Amino acid sequence: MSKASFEALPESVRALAQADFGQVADLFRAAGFTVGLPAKGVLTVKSAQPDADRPAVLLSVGVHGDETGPIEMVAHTVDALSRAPHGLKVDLMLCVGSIDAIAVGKRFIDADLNRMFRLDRGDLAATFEAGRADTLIAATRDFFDGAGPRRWHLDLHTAIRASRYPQFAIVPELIADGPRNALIEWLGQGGIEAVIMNPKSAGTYSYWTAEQHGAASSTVELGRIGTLGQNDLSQFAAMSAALHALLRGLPAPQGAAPLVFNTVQSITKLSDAFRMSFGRETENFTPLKQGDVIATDGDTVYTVKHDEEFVVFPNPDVRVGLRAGIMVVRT
Ligand SMILES: O=C(O)CCC(=O)N[C@@H](CCC(=O)O)C(=O)O
Ligand SMILES: [Zn+2]
Repeated sequence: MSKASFEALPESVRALAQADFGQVADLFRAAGFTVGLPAKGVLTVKSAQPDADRPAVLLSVGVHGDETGPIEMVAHTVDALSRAPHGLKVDLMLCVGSIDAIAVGKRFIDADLNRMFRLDRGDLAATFEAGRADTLIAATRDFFDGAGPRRWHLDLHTAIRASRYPQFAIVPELIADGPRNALIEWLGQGGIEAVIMNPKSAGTYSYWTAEQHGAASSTVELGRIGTLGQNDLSQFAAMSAALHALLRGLPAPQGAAPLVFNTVQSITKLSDAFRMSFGRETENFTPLKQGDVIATDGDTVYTVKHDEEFVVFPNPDVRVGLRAGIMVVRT
């Protein structure tokens, strides 16, 4: 994006995209909160009096640098909150994931940051994003270590391609029933139409916080990737209202319960011979029938096992060893 277009963005959007929390931090500090800037791109705002009943909410955006819609939406949410700071009823950690990738409008610089949240990174360990993940892991640990049991993490993304349900979410299965059901209900109130239950970590930030910190976590997909400043923010109205309510301790507006899908296959790219059986632009939640070939990879042939499976995140361009798609079924 040109310098002139960037300068034309609202100040709050420019600030968040550059991870400049100066003004917001000052406003919360002046209102008596304990404000921390533990790392570049990370802001924490906590009640001055520790309170185990107070929810701890981690809001992350820009984990992929070209997923700009949530950056715009959250910039407006946080800007409004910082101007009425006493309305904040949770301990908040705000995280801008891939600051350098946002600056150049790319998904990542070297390798996908959202595959680094795992103990064994293999050949990803030497990448630029591995260092960033270490920084975020440490800041996240410090935030949740002092928190009470009501822990949330919403990692806001956008999908690369169109989706039959434009707003959907991925929820780690290991979250306990009570908080998981509350999270899914809240996601519906935020306009999420479909929820995919995820049984296994792919090295994602949301799975990490659920597994390591007992958070009710979700990767939330809000439409498609777009250019900063050119996203249609009206598509985020329900999510924006739900976030407003969450951060202020208010009930979220009514919303329909999302459809729930189970993950039945994770398709891993094993080699450079990996070929998908359909085009790159195949929409998320496209149905395939039993026996259909999903992908081939040398001698490995991935086929549909159930009567019908829906493909999500088909991406043959990932590094060898990483997830190239998932197959889901309706519960
Ligand atoms: O559209 C795509 O192919 C990717 C969109 C995206 O970044 N999705 C997340 C999902 C993370 C999860 O499974 O919880 C990702 O792939 O990192
Ligand atoms: Zn993403």
